[in-house]
Amino acid sequence: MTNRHSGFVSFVGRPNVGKSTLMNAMVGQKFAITSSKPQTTRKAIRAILNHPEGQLVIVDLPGVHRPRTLLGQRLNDLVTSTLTDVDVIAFCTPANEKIGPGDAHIVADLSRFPKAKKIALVTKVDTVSKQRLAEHLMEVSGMADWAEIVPVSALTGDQVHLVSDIIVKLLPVGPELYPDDIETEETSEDLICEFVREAALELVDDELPHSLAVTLDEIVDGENKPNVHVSLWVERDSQKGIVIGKAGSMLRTIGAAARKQIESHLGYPIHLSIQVRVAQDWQRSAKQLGKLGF
Ligand SMILES: Nc1nc2c(ncn2[C@@H]2O[C@H](COP(=O)(O)OP(=O)(O)OP(=O)(O)O)[C@@H](O)[C@H]2O)c(=O)[nH]1
Repeated sequence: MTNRHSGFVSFVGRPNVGKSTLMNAMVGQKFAITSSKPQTTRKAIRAILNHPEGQLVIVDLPGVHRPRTLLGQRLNDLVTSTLTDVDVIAFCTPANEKIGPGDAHIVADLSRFPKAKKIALVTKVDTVSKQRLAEHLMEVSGMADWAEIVPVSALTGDQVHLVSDIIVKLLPVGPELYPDDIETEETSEDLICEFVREAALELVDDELPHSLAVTLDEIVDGENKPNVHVSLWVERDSQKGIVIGKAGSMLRTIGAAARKQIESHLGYPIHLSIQVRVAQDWQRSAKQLGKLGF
């Protein structure tokens, strides 16, 4: 019998490079919300991929950026503590963006995590010509001594399996870390909140995304379907009106989109009620961050 491998892998890179989309594509299910707005991911999400040659535990992390708030600082600390423990770090850069100082900084920082093997993934290859991709690959290969460099598109699925095949071989030899019928450590409660946040993120304008947080209040039995009550938090009174919209129109659209995702995850219909509430300047307040689960 061949040796089986198991261990932890994390994707790192600037915000919005496609880390969460790639994780979802690798496991074939949606455990991490994604959006066109940077800094969507706010916690380490674990998804488990059972591969013919072993088991990959994928830890999805927030994008690395210069922290401007206490929340930003906490997210960066979470990235550091997670990377200290993982077996493989996959550095991601999108093919359609120039490699910049932000990328160089992240790569230089990887030397702080000597335990992990490092690979580079060039994401979103569907967006560029072969010529441009070749140039990008050359540039990435000059940045560090990578164990592998793989171009991939999470959108078209191109090379997604190859990414898993390569990572599993780099993991230590050992037995499965999780029973093979578990797919994520995310609870349904976590996912409900994240689906509401994702729906809201897609609709609000530039400034607001960072101000949004969602908590689950309760799930109560209804006549024919459960009532799910969540709070959608903003930072200021003025933001409340934006999220609710004219005569509640925005909130209704958010609710409808979120309910669809939640029902598809749970496999049964629900009633969703969203209460918009203010937690004054929560990104900068230790007390408020605690209340919102950070
Ligand atoms: N064309 C194309 N777009 C992609 C691909 N992968 C991701 N995207 C898009 O890029 C955007 C960012 O994707 P995410 O997966 O949220 O990026 P992330 O790196 O996890 O972002 P943060 O959570 O902010 O760190 C989304 O709009 C995705 O739809 C891809 O392979 N091709």
